[in-house]
Amino acid sequence: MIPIQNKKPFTLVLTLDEPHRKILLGMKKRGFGMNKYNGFGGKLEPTETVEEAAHRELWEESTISARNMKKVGLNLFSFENNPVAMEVHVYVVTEYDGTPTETEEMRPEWFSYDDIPYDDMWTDDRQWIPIMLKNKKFIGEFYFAEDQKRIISQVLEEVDVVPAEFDLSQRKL
Ligand SMILES: CNc1ncnc2c1ncn2[C@@H]1O[C@H](COP(=O)(O)OP(=O)(O)OP(=O)(O)O)[C@@H](O)[C@H]1O
Repeated sequence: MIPIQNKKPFTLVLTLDEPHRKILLGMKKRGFGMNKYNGFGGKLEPTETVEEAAHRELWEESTISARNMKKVGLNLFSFENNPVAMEVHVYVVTEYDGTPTETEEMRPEWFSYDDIPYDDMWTDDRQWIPIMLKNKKFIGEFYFAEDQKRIISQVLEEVDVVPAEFDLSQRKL
């Protein structure tokens, strides 16, 4: 069993233009995951819920305001030689107010579902984004090498209901 002592929650929001089969991603300009495309998200503030954090991060990083938000997945990311895992709560937004605009942290860009820039994204993304685009829900566990690129082992399952949080005692890796 991979040694994980604790986990820290994060949010990740994928905004979809379903009629045109397009997904909004952002090029991360600084910090963790810099120079990768990703959804919009981040850490929680001390008093907010996961969903509140998802709304706030989407707004702060892309300047759009979600009108709906659906929880679609939960990923547990762990890294070699790091006992604290990242618990990423994944949401889909299909209606919003405002126009995606570049911010200090992210440069937003729309991509066709058929042209997602997986080579410039986290290596786990190409596994679960296709499930999400089929309107399915999922739970994933990904164990990364220290280089933060190679996935040493993983489990990814489609589920009917996404749990509120990842129960570390139920890990499969
Ligand atoms: C390992 N494989 C991964 N695959 C896909 N997405 C991943 C990820 N690992 C982290 N993420 C996401 O990357 C963002 C980091 O957020 P991060 O910049 O650290 O947070 P926040 O904006 O609060 O930071 P500041 O301290 O304000 O810079 C956050 O959305 C988180 O869900």
